Amino acid sequence: MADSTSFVDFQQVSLAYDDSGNAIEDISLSIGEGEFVAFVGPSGCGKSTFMKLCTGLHAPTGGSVKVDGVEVGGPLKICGMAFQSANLLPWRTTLDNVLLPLEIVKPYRSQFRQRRAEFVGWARDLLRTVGLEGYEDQYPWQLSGGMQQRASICRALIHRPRLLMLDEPFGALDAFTREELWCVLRDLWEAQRFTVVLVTHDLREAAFLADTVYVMSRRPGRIIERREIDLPRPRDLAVTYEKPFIDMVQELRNLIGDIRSA
Ligand SMILES: Nc1ncnc2c1ncn2[C@@H]1O[C@H](COP(=O)(O)OP(=O)(O)OP(=O)(O)O)[C@@H](O)[C@H]1O
Repeated sequence: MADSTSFVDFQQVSLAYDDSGNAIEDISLSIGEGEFVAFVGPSGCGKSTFMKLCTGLHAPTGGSVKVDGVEVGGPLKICGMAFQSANLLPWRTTLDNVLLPLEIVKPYRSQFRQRRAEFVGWARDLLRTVGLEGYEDQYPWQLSGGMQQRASICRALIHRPRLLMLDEPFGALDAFTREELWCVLRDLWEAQRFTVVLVTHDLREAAFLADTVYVMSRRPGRIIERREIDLPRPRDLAVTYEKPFIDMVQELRNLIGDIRSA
């Protein structure tokens, strides 16, 4: 379970990109260390904007964003990120793609040459955990979409971030691969208990993976519902065919339907 103290803390946060008004407005919430939260809402409601604020890629125009007790003032080093597109570098092998953050992020970058063998060990361990053992020397174009996304999750985790930001990471995958990767992510999170912020359009994904689901309104995005997912852990895919899960997803779907038609 999540730590009860606040790790990510938003107080009355707003962001206006330009003079067209607020993209998100008056967001106050608190995420505990080790908590898995998901954000859902209609397109354009500000889910990705929330992530940019959380990671320090954008500063709020109102309110305060703190991570680990400190006001966020620039890009955070304790973050790992993965997106809908795996964005692996085509000229690097899978292993070298996964190692990339260690070449860039402090404090690892200054130690990279010296500790390379150890870091390669970390990368191989992660790749094994997500089922990519044997593919370390393949190039991204030799991997399927699902395999590329597995590698991208390894790359997001290689520098042992405390906060993992996932922006629709499984959105481009077929349903079977997507569910397989839910389980990969679930197992990594169960083992390492980093804090996760997942943005998704898939309500089943949100309900299966998260401790807490936040539903956002249309622009300007506000939090209109906070839903705790009280299904016991560890969760197996079988849970997604049971009534409590189906009812919960239906409730979320109705909420978003109401927002869209409002
Ligand atoms: N760099 C930017 N400059 C100006 N406006 C922006 C910028 N990025 C996003 N917006 C606007 O802010 C609002 C929120 O966008 P955001 O990408 O956060 O929504 P989202 O919920 O992630 O959307 P989707 O579900 O479609 O991915 C949208 O109206 C969008 O047009």
